[in-house]
Amino acid sequence: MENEVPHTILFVINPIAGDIDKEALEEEIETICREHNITHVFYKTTGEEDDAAIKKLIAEHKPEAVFAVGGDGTVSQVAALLIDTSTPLGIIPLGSGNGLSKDLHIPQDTENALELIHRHVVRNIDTLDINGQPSIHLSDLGFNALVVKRFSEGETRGPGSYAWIALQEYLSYEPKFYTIETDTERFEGEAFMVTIANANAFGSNAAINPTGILNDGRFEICLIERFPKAAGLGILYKLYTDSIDDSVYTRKLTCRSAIIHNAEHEVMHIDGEPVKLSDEIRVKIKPKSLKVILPQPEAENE
Ligand SMILES: Nc1ncnc2c1ncn2[C@@H]1O[C@H](COP(=O)(O)OP(=O)(O)OP(=O)(O)O)[C@@H](O)[C@H]1O
Repeated sequence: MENEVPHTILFVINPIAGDIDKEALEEEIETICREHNITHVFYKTTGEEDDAAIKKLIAEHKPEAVFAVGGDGTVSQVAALLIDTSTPLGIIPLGSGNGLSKDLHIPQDTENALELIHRHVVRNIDTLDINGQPSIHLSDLGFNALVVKRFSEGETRGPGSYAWIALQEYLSYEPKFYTIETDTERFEGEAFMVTIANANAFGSNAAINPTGILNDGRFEICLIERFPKAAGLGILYKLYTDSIDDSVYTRKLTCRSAIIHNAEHEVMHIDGEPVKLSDEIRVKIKPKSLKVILPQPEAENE
């Protein structure tokens, strides 16, 4: 069934995300809101102290939905402010990766995504608490986290430079030692990459957790264990064909809580943002703690 159209929507727009004309986009949003009697509030991120400004606007205008208009960074930032509230998160994807929006089956085409403003359903998804920080999508320790860190320190953006950094790091990367205790099992050993997965695929479309479900009250710790360098291409192929679980070098721990002992102080990112945490990483699921705006299922679309 279709959800009611919100009366007031806050749009958090990242002016530097994506390569489309933001003025034209704002006009389109205004037109849609006018047609559907929606009061709209725009906030343009600055990259500095945006959280406080967004919180203030939410308190002031009490929007019935907040749309993140930007890439993964903007989406995570807005999502973190809406966890454990009754206000749903909408996404108009503009970035280069847009991982969470793809896992939520949100149209990647702006015109179609804008339709969500007035035609959508609201659903609850799980989020994760990682040492007190929220994670909605995918967080890693190990190889990918190192690439994310180098990428975020670099000047250039886009999938090409990410792939180039990945290739350079791959040649010299050595797996690290981890001890992982979940509410159901224990792992001790070396891993090339440890992904704490609430969702399925990175923005690059590499599906590290193809069978993960965003509202099942569980998360997965996906391990790629030590493998011969020559097996790298095969693993990459499996990541891009939804078949990584078939690899002999992977292992998956499904759980509700976990403690990861990061004895070698390996780098980490949460939803694409490099972070420094203590060497004891405590993860727990927060079932159905975030409301999200999604396209109506096919059968419900006239
Ligand atoms: N006005 C601004 N000027 C400079 N940086 C900004 C501004 N607003 C937000 N940012 C920065 O933009 C980053 C988030 O970008 P976002 O993820 O939305 O887009 P993207 O990088 O193009 O997308 P993706 O992550 O999908 O590649 C954050 O680091 C944030 O601090």
